[in-house]
Amino acid sequence: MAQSSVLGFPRVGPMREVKKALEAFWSGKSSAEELQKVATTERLRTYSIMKEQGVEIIPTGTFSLYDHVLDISATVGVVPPQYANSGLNELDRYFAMARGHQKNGVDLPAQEMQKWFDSNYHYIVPEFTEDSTFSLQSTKPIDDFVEAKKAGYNARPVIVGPITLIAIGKVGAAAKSESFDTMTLLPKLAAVYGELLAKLSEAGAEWVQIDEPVLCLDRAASLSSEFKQTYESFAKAAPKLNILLATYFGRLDKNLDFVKDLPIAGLHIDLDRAPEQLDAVLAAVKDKKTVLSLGLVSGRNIWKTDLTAALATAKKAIEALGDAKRVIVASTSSLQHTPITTANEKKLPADVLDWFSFATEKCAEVATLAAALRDASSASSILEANEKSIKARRDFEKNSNPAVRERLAAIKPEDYNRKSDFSVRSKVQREHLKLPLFPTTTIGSFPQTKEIRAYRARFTKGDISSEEYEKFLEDEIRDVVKRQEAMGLDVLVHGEPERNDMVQYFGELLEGFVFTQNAWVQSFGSRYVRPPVIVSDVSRPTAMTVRWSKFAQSLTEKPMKGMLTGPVTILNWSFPRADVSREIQARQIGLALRDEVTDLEQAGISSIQVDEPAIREGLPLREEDHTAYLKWAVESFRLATSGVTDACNVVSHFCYSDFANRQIMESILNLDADMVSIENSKAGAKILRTFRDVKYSQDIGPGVFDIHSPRVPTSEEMYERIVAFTKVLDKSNIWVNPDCGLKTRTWDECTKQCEAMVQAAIKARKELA
Ligand code: MET
Ligand SMILES: [Zn+2]
Repeated sequence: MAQSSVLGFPRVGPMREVKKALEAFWSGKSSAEELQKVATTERLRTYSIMKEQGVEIIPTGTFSLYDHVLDISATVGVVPPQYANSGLNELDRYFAMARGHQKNGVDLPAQEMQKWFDSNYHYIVPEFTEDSTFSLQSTKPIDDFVEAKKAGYNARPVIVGPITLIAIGKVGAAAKSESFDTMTLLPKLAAVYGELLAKLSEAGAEWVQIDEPVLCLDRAASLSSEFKQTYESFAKAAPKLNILLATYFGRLDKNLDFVKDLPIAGLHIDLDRAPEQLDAVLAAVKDKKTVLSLGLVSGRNIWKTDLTAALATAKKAIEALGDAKRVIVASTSSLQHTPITTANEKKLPADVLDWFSFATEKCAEVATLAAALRDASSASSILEANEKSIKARRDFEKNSNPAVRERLAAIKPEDYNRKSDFSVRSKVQREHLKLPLFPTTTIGSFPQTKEIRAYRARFTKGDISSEEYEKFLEDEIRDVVKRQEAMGLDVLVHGEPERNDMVQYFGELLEGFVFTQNAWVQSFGSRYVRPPVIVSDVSRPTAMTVRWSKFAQSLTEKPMKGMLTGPVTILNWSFPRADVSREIQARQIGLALRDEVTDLEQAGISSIQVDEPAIREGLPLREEDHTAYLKWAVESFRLATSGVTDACNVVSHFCYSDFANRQIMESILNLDADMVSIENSKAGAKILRTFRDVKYSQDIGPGVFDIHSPRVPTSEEMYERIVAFTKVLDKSNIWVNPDCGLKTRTWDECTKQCEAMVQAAIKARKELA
């Protein structure tokens, strides 16, 4: 009989209990014991939710106090010496690695964070050096398993595999050589994993799920012998333990050629992201005994699964393998990327809520699939209801906004292009904006003070009228403009006081989005976000920012920069629709923004910034898919920005990511913006050299100070940065600005920072002209 399973569950607790307990512990308001007590309660609660929904195989070890990658690093001893030798206890050391530690003379920075594949979840980057040694340093995976087993669950421990762990790691600062091949450490690391697997087996585990999502990357193609040796060593270390090798977020492709011959008892594949791989996988495992775990219920979206279609896929697999016992129906990945339950959503219209399925409901879907495979009639009423919901959703989508689709279909090639080339535009703009050499500007936001947040909260609650709120915002903008004039900046911003968040703000004003009350998903540690959900065609009913930009411009002679979030970033930081491609959604948002951009210009705004910090992270996992993505990403931006005259200075901004990649650089060039600002203060000249290599000729503002730090660099320090820029770039193209927006700084900090920055630019104008 086919069994049901999920690969992991959200950790935060239905009402964010774990987040609250963590923050109380970190601020010294509660003890480690109190924290562990909440953790135990919530961990056990996840098991009981899964079981109650009917899931048969319960994952353990996916609950984490901060990050599951850090958990396995701490378990097998991937701990850099400064933490290992800190004298801190296990828990404090763990949090020191996650978020730094400054207490009682111990001063440790946090380890680096990175995005977990193409998700918005950040993991703590494991660090390796030539001298790395490993050993079992924690019993967490075993403890979690034993705890669940004792509580009566059919538990399956989950760990991130060693090859993925090394592949997503980096060379530590203490390494002798920066180019050290960390994969050479694999045999040593695998030996410790072997010990761990033996212990799990001894503790009574029959199966273990080892996550190796690296198998869905191109990189794994060169790791076949590493996989072979590692998994053979596991079979020796724990001969009785059945290994389910889990892959997700993409397709195995050619990697299947070696994966099929590994000594594993089961293979999990993602059939939502890569349904096309089923036939090849079935053919590859057919004549073996391998159990196939079918990822049918998406762990990455919030939509109900089309159970009828999923059921047909599962039946096909059973038929091909000839034995239902060889099939598990499962979520595609851990459900940690979805919110906990739709039951906490009280404000969404019933018909909209009926489209959704969060982690708890996805557990029930998996269980329904298994039940229906056993006995079709037992699940028939649930299947019928599901069919109805799916149909209602489809009908809604089909009819949602024909005008948007017609407009999209009618786009002409010239709609992507500015009227003239940059060389022509830039002259017009320099004169129009009266810009000096090395113009100074900021990225958009100024401090989001307690007062601003308090006013917004009162307005949202209905405690103050919109007149009162708007008056407050106007006063705020007046203040921000005055301060910038005093700082001596050349191109001003209005400061974004009206925005709760750079995506949510626009989502709330655009048609086609809905917002939840409690659909939190983990970004990292105790940080959770509530992404907007795109439910239908996107359009702009009325102007969104014109009122504020126009008001701000009326207060100053200096140019006021309009400020928008770009189509790709809005898309990437939302839950997208599943019925149409991301491409179509990005283009629709691009069109909606196009109207805003032209309205801004007509209202007298001659510089307009369209932020695209998330363009890099939307990059598909496989290189062969990059070109197509970058094409529509770039075109969506161009759709948004090319409706203006030559005199309008179109700006974009990038941060958060590694841009030293030629293809990304070329795409940034293809945006055909007049100026781009990029996060750079920690990056040195490497990024800039890549800009030069792709013959970037538009204006560019590499950040001269780090906005995450309260530290005020001297103007001399920033001047030296500008000097370094001029060695790589043409000075007439260089702008002077911070790395990103200043919303997390205090006024005192950012005033000093901006003043020093302006001094640096003034000196550069004198010395480098
Ligand atoms: C993450 S990019 C942020 C850009 C935005 N305009 C700001 O200044 O906050
Ligand atoms: Zn930024």
